Amino acid sequence: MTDIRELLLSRIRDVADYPEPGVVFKDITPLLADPAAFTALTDALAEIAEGTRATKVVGLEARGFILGAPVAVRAGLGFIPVRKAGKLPGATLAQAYDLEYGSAEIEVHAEDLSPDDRILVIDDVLATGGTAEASLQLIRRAGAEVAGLAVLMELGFLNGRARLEPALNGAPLEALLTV
Ligand SMILES: O=P(O)(O)OC[C@H]1O[C@H](OP(=O)(O)OP(=O)(O)O)[C@H](O)[C@@H]1O
Ligand SMILES: Nc1ncnc2[nH]cnc12
Repeated sequence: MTDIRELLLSRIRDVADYPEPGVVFKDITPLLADPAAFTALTDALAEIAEGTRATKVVGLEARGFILGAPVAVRAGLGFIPVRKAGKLPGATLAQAYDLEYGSAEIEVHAEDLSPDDRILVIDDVLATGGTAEASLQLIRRAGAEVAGLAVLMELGFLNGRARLEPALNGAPLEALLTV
């Protein structure tokens, strides 16, 4: 394992039975509080963004905002928030989905995505893939191209990668860590 992966892994805390019994929650707040780790993470994701030739970064509320916004700045790209339903004031596209511990609906401002865009989606954790899948569906419905999906951590045992194959349609899924 490379040094950066060891550093990132060492700053993610496992919290048993949160937010419900049987879930091991991957808490990234220790990583965010460590400037060396947060910078290394931002740099690694920005390198992925440059490799995908993305024109914009989409961040998934809420932890995808924390990771995606500095990556967009570092890579010189625009940032688009995909929010939980009811939070965006303009005309939106919406998509319902299920995740490891519940269900929800996400939205994006329709005007933020155009057919000229190549979008890299950024989030902290890929679990069942429900959230990421909904975001990719939103991007395609808006007519934009999916450049890829990049996450800090993939929970391999939940098989999100396989679920996402159709929605990715050949675009890369990059996970800095897989557990
Ligand atoms: O692959 P899935 O099963 O869809 O789960 C992954 C999603 O779950 C978490 O978000 P959550 O909805 O808990 O929101 P938060 O970032 O606001 O805490 C995480 O940040 C991902 O977005
Ligand atoms: N186990 C987990 N830890 C952190 N975020 C998550 N999102 C979905 N499952 C999660």
